[in-house]
Amino acid sequence: MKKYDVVIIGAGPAGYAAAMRAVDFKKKVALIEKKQLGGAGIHHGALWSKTWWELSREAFSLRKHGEALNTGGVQFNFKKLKSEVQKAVQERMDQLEHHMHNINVSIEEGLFEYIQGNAKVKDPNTVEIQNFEETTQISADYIIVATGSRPRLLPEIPIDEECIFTSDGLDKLEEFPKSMVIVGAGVIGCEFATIFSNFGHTKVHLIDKGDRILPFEDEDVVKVIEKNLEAKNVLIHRNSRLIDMRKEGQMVAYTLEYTDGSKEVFRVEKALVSVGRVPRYENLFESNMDIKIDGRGIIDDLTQTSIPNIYAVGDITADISLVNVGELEGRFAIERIFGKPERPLIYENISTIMFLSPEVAGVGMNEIQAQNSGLGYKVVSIDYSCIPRAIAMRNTQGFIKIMVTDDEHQKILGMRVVGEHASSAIQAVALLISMDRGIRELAELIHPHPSIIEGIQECGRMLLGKSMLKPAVLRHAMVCKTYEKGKYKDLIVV
Ligand SMILES: Cc1cc2nc3c(=O)[nH]c(=O)nc-3n(C[C@H](O)[C@H](O)[C@H](O)COP(=O)(O)OP(=O)(O)OC[C@H]3O[C@@H](n4cnc5c(N)ncnc54)[C@H](O)[C@@H]3O)c2cc1C
Ligand SMILES: NC(=O)c1ccc[n+]([C@@H]2O[C@H](COP(=O)([O-])OP(=O)(O)OC[C@H]3O[C@@H](n4cnc5c(N)ncnc54)[C@H](O)[C@@H]3O)[C@@H](O)[C@H]2O)c1
Repeated sequence: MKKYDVVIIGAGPAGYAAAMRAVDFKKKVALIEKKQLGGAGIHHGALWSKTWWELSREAFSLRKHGEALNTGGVQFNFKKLKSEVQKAVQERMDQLEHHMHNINVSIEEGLFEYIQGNAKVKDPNTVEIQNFEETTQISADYIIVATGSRPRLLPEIPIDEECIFTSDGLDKLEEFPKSMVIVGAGVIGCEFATIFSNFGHTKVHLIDKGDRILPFEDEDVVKVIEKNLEAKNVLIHRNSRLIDMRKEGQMVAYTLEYTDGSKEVFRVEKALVSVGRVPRYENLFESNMDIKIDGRGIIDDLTQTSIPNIYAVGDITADISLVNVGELEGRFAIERIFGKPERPLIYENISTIMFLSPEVAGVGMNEIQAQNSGLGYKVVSIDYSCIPRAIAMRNTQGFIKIMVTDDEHQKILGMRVVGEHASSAIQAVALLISMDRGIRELAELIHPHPSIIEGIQECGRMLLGKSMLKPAVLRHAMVCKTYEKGKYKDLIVV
């Protein structure tokens, strides 16, 4: 039986990151993948959907500025767009493949092996791999499980990936549907509502079981996103519950029940169900193995599972499902096994972007989370209309909001940026949170001009009472208040 220092199951972002970190330690590593290299980081997931989003943004810009750019009435070709998305997916996969296959040539012979097949953990040191008719076993000192997640299904919805899709099947579409209902207005649902409505060929309907879209996000953020979706003709169903969905010939019929008890039936061409994701661990462990798992995933203590030489990283674990988190955990697990982690595994300063219209970037807590944790805090915000770069972009929709502790330290708790270039504006704050630094550093940093990040600096200055623009004058655009025990108090003195 072939023996490795570490065997990693699943070559998505978490598994790939772990494998590459093991190479740094000059360990003999096998990376096993049953389907496609890159997992949901590339296919039907992050890169794939972000390529669609980028294309849809350009399409929307052409529609919006049609008259000025002389591109009025432009039609978009689904097949050509889809082929561009496929090129992006292929490009990234080729790059990772090339990189992977040359590790042994460029670094050290025999260090790394990529094995195609379906893996099962037979005992704490043995993994069985099934590839077509062939079954082999390999052994390892350590095993890292990085098998990711898949879309959550609802038993009452007949998903067939032809008419009623999950994000895993959506690339089977051959044309823009004329109409589409999206069930689940979380991140995936709202990103696809943005994409389809940007192209303008699809009437999108959006339903969530919560009473608004993005139920986990702050109301002021959601308001901007809802306004833009509705401006692009998206129908957001409110105060309603999906009670039935079925195929009727070539159409999908769904029934909503409203809070007053009345019902209404809608017919659309296609449906997308995006009601969360579930960890993928079916058949992964021999039944006699005592691995602790709950509905949210494998239970781990800083990536180590209940079986000491087996680690779990990425979406398979019961925490945040993001590419950057999977990579962080994959690298951490290897450092923990073969060395000493360079820094503790903390999730407080994880940055995220939701690719909507406009984009929403965040780091740390939002107000819902701060309030749920019982904290009193100070919050400042500045509207994009006060930021010269936004004025130059001719798009001043959006705002920057920072929450800090309500004491003399004013420790940064979190931030949300809603608007163009939001993603590039949050990194400075993410860094400050991770360095446990406060708003003084933020207020003193010199930023390029004109840039969106100048708005963040202005928020820092506002907290110190020395902003360039005075909130007492620009009351419609600048906010400075405290929150405690369910109440806001305005801090702007006029
Ligand atoms: C539509 C969509 C958009 C997203 N957009 C973003 C985004 O913009 N930013 C972001 O940070 N995150 C995004 N995500 C989330 C992100 O894709 C995941 O968090 C990330 O891919 C998880 O990485 P992972 O390695 O844990 O799992 P995965 O990427 O799921 O990879 C797991 C791999 O393991 C393989 N595998 C499973 N079982 C076995 C087995 N028994 N044997 C061998 N191999 C096996 C699978 O085939 C798969 O390739 C998105 C997800 C979706 C679905
Ligand atoms: N930009 C990004 O970083 C990005 C993009 C896409 C996905 N992701 C990751 O993928 C994960 C999964 O995304 P997702 O959108 O599937 O999950 P989600 O948790 O973001 O949203 C699921 C939504 O479905 C709703 N819902 C649940 N059951 C329902 C029902 N029966 N009827 C109607 N609505 C229902 C929930 O209220 C929620 O709003 C995210 O949590 C995120 O970690 C990240």
